Amino acid sequence: MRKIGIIGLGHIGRLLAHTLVITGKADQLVLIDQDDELAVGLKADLENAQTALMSRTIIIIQDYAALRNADILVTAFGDSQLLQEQQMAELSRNGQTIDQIAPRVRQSGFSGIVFNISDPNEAITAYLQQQLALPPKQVIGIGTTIDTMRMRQAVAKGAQVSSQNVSGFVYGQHNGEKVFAWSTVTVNGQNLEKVINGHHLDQNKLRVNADMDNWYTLKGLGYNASAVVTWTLQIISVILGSGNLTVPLAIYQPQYECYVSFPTLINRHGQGNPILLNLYPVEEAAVKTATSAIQQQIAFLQQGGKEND
Ligand SMILES: NC(=O)c1ccc[n+]([C@@H]2O[C@H](COP(=O)([O-])OP(=O)(O)OC[C@H]3O[C@@H](n4cnc5c(N)ncnc54)[C@H](O)[C@@H]3O)[C@@H](O)[C@H]2O)c1
Repeated sequence: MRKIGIIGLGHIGRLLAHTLVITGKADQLVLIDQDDELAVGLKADLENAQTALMSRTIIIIQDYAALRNADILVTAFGDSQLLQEQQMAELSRNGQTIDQIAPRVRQSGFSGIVFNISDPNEAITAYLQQQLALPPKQVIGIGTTIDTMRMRQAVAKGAQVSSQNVSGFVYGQHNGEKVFAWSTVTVNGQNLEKVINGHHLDQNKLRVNADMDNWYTLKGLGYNASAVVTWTLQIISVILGSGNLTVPLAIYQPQYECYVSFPTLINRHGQGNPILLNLYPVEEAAVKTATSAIQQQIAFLQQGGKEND
């Protein structure tokens, strides 16, 4: 039986629940939100949707105890409107949510894999791991996955190829100290110093173009969800299956003794080995800077996560 929990049923949580139901990826879904009416409404809507499906997903709501034998718990709580005010505005809020929910998740006996989407992603993933007292390999965050895919897309558009031909990673911090590791980026195996498909690609322009997609999405929709949910679905499929995948997730990286976004293998046990690539010294230094910023956020959460008046 494949059982998945989701805490936080906003834009991300409910699109993910819908997608899991219509793809038949879960036998049971445990849906939890601070808003009871939202959870009741979503359950009814998802059950109605199943009248058009051959697959069946049992929907359980507002029941932390039901997480006991779940394979995966996706955390997508927060208040994404705060992002419009200030990039790190959710830190304090989401830290306090962890203080509320972690004892209930622990009490359920949940021992599966936590996949965190809530922001600021690396610090919130680290704080979740500490408060849930699960092994770091079982608590991972989406990290710079979407930033990486936007970067690959910007490179692909510049080189007029499809993004599947581009590899490479954004490291560091999803919101904040993003590290575009150009040393890792290749198009069909060629690095960006070469003329690719007749195009000389300017890294500064690529970076701006990669960030523009996020800007357009937030300006037009007020939130972003489709890319996050689609990649979350991919990652869930890997965890429930027998393959593996390399993605830049928020993971505990022993080299930095901290959570940071870093390319890693994932498999059914959660995080596999980090992928250690030879970064340029300037990129290494930027990852260290990102790590310091994340460490400061974690320290803030550990001290109660409240702003001084
Ligand atoms: N890392 C990424 O790539 C990425 C992308 C998009 C969004 N996000 C983050 O994901 C999170 C969710 O985004 P969203 O757009 O769905 O937000 P949203 O504001 O639409 O929804 C958040 C939901 O969390 C619920 N919630 C808040 N506190 C709770 C608590 N204590 N217990 C249970 N439920 C609680 C709210 O009631 C709400 O339904 C946010 O932190 C957002 O910034 C991350």
